[in-house]
Amino acid sequence: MGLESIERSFMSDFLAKCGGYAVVDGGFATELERHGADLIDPLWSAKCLITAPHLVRRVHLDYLDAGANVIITASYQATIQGFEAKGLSAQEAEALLGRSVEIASEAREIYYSRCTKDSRDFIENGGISRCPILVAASVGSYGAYLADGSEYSGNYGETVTLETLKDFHRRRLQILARSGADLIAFETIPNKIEAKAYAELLDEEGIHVPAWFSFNSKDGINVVGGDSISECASIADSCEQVVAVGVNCTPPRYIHALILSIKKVTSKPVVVYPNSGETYDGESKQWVKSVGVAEEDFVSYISKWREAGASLFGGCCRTTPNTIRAISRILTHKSNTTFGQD
Ligand code: MET
Ligand SMILES: [Zn+2]
Repeated sequence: MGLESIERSFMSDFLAKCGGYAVVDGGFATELERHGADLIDPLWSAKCLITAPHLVRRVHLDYLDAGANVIITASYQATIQGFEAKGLSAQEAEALLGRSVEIASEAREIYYSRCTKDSRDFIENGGISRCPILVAASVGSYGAYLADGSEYSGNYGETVTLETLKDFHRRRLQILARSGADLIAFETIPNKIEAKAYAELLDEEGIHVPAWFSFNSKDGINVVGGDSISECASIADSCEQVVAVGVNCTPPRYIHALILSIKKVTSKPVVVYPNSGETYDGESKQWVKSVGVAEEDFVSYISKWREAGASLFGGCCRTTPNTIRAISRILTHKSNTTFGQD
């Protein structure tokens, strides 16, 4: 069996064990904030790897309790360059990247041991194989490291080339690939050039950990930098390590059209984890509230996204464990009824 089919079967096996559809966690950083963490910092959520690792574990556990099958680590804005700018050594920075995966894995262990204790059924019905959980190591974009809002504009300027991006991401990717994570989640990819940089790095570094590529959009047609979602999804499609392609941190109202466009260029599973519909103001570093989507409305979209062909569903910034609980209920219910009859 070629590498591609092994990696394809990784995701189809996982989805099959989950009943056809998997639940991704919700906004991680914004949930840390809801618990009082101050993330106005160039490291954003990665700051808590230093200051509040217990809170990081707690938020992972809250999402597992809410029904998430995939939890995404706190490494989104954890970069060696960012840690070094805080005065840490390269070694300390690398250790913190590894720690982000360890903390998520610890949360999974705690969750599994609770399941085992709480339910004889859990063991009798096949235990962990019936309740699969993946730890996805997050890789945020170069724009996220810049912390100037450019992950939402995709505009890196003329001087940033494919090589700049590859150099920037290479070491972190090597470390996360060896961290024991089940999956690498390249998140909030704002443009085509960064997707290309990731695809080339995965090959050049001989990385065989499955990955997903998730883009962000503010119009339902293009990614935020202006490249079409189809072009971006095609890059993901041709990368053999990529086991799912999708969209995150994008308002729910754009998701349906984006799923349809992605489905036209790839047969890989589609992952969607929209934000609450609010907008991030990069200058004030705040979410602008008024245009948000109520939790019930967000969740009512799920059936439509599922009909459009998506397989993994979660939430991004400003969604909470309650959002994920509701998504999980809908999918469990539907896979036993209507969805199962397709
Ligand atoms: C700006 S999108 C952030 C995605 C990341 N997984 C988080 O929720 O913290
Ligand atoms: Zn987000």
